[in-house]
Amino acid sequence: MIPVSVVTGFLGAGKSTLLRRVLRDPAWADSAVIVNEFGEIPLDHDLLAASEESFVSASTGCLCCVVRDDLTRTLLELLRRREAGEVPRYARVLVETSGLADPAPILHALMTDAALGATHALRGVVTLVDALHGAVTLARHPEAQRQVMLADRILVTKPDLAPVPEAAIRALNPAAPLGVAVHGAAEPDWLFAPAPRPADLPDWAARHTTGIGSIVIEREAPIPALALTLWMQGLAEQCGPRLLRLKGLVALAEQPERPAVLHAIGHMVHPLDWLDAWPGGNHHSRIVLIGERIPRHFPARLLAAIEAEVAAEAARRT
Ligand SMILES: Nc1nc2c(ncn2[C@@H]2O[C@H](COP(=O)(O)OP(=O)(O)OP(=O)(O)O)[C@@H](O)[C@H]2O)c(=O)[nH]1
Repeated sequence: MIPVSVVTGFLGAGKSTLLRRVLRDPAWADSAVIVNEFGEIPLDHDLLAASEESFVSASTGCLCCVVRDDLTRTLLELLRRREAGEVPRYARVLVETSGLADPAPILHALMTDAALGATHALRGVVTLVDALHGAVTLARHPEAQRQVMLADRILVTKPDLAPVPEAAIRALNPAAPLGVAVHGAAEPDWLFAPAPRPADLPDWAARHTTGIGSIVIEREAPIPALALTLWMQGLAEQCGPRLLRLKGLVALAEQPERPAVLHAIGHMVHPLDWLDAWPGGNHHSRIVLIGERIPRHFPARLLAAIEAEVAAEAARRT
């Protein structure tokens, strides 16, 4: 039986950061990771650099709705390839859900599919809660509430930025063991220990905040750092709390040979990170925005206007 653990948590809670760290631990490197992202381009796949023993399989769309059957198919297909020697002989599977997934239908699929039940065993659900945004997120989004309610273990992330929102968590899940980790520095043996699970959980239908969509921006030409900064400020001012998440790989005009990794969650822009090289040889900037009722063309038009203004200002100075 292959153990399967589900790692969930709202947009930007730190799921990929945690999994990157887990895969670096030699005792956990022989893991297969299935990443599911809300958005049309799979960025996490590029950000979760896998080691030789581990590997990452990605899907986009909403895991709990559209590709629920996909998870079953993906797990069985991975197992077939493992048996055939086409992929490393992984010892377990870690499923990273999108931040907008309600885990209930995912658990249902894992617990009721006969072929899966004969080959895989659900280990448990680890839910990440961001200390900075957790209380507000839990108050506003049904997906986040269900992620906490269904957790076997809860890991509070970003405790370096804000206090642990214990009251909001305990109101939804009074019993699950709770840990705290900065930048994913949690103990995998604790996180993924087997959890006792009731045979039946009520109400499997997915719950979603209405009106959330994703917008992708792709650019061939590098973007000046000043234009990027002004764009993010403009977006935050115009969209306010409707902008839930922004992430991307960006070619900055000042240093286009390495991709800058961009992360923002609500108003909080995390410090830029850098990858050593462009994944897959594609040097285009690609940014995904997830938000509520943000006009589809607004972010790209705002960026184009700011870039033109920055270029005109630079020309005036020379
Ligand atoms: N200060 C601080 N930042 C953190 C911590 N954990 C994660 N981050 C940052 O939070 C941002 C989002 O982290 P990710 O790991 O991409 O979050 P995610 O849950 O995978 O995001 P989605 O897949 O979009 O839902 C990144 O900039 C991380 O570096 C932490 O403990 N402290």
